[in-house]
Amino acid sequence: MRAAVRDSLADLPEGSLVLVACSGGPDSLALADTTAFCAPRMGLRAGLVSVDHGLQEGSAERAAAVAAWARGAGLAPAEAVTVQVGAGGGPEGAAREARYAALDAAAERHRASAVLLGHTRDDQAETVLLALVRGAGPRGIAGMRAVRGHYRRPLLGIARGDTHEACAERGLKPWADPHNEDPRFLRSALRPALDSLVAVLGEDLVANLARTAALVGEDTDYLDALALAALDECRAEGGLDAGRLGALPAPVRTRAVRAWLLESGVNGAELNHRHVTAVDALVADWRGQGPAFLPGGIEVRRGGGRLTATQPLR
Ligand SMILES: Nc1ncnc2c1ncn2[C@@H]1O[C@H](COP(=O)(O)OP(=O)(O)OP(=O)(O)O)[C@@H](O)[C@H]1O
Repeated sequence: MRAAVRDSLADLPEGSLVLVACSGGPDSLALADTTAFCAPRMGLRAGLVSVDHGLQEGSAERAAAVAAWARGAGLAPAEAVTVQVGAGGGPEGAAREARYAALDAAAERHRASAVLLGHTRDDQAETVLLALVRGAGPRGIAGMRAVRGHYRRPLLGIARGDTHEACAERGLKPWADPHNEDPRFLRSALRPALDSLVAVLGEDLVANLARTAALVGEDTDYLDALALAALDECRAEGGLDAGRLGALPAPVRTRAVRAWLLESGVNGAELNHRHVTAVDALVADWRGQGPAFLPGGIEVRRGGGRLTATQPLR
């Protein structure tokens, strides 16, 4: 695990601060402990943030206890942050949104160069299976990225069993999140199914699913880069040249459309396959149809050989 953490932080300039996002669960606790060991030996500073979502009994005390442990382990800053979880997007989604907003704010407040998350190889395998179950495209099957913006996932190649073992070896007492066992959450319901598959297909399954994610991730990153370059070639007065866009191969075209929609102000969390397909139909299946309706009241229409995005005044 130390090697994985060291590799993940190797490119950071000396003196940089990394913040571990720690729930107190076994994965992020093992990550925090390992980072507390590795960072100073690499000339880096390491801190910790534990987010209290205020949704479970005792969550404030737990976040405070994690921060107190971290101070004892030499992590600084080490703080518990309480967030207000909104109502939108389901309880899990709303908690995630509030958590990332708090982590972003903490990173900015402390001028941290990276925020470390404790996702493991098993989390990645579950993410890939969940993507397959919902019929996702390559971006979904690529799973979680080792690096995304200032977020890093040093344990993405590490088995969950290893983090539990590391905690036991170091005498750390991780918190067991009851949500992880709650079958109302799809991911939790999937865990026993993945265990059954491993029993039938062998231990390699988890590593293989994680490898699929990495391979698909490389391909999809490449296609995304091609699409961005193609998008620039398609720009026309106030919009996109529909003819040029239509001449692109579908995997590049739909990615270019998606990138353009994000650029045009559509919220990425709300943008789904159906929206992209509706806009793509204006290019690839043009029959004089009316506008495509996007989240946030944004409309995309085709006219005069161009695609334009409008946001009606409200
Ligand atoms: N309340 C929280 N405060 C700070 N970071 C969090 C919190 N909850 C989750 N995280 C971060 O997000 C990662 C993924 O969280 P999630 O709950 O999906 O995973 P998990 O497998 O239960 O991880 P863990 O064993 O660390 O709780 C965690 O490893 C941690 O880095």
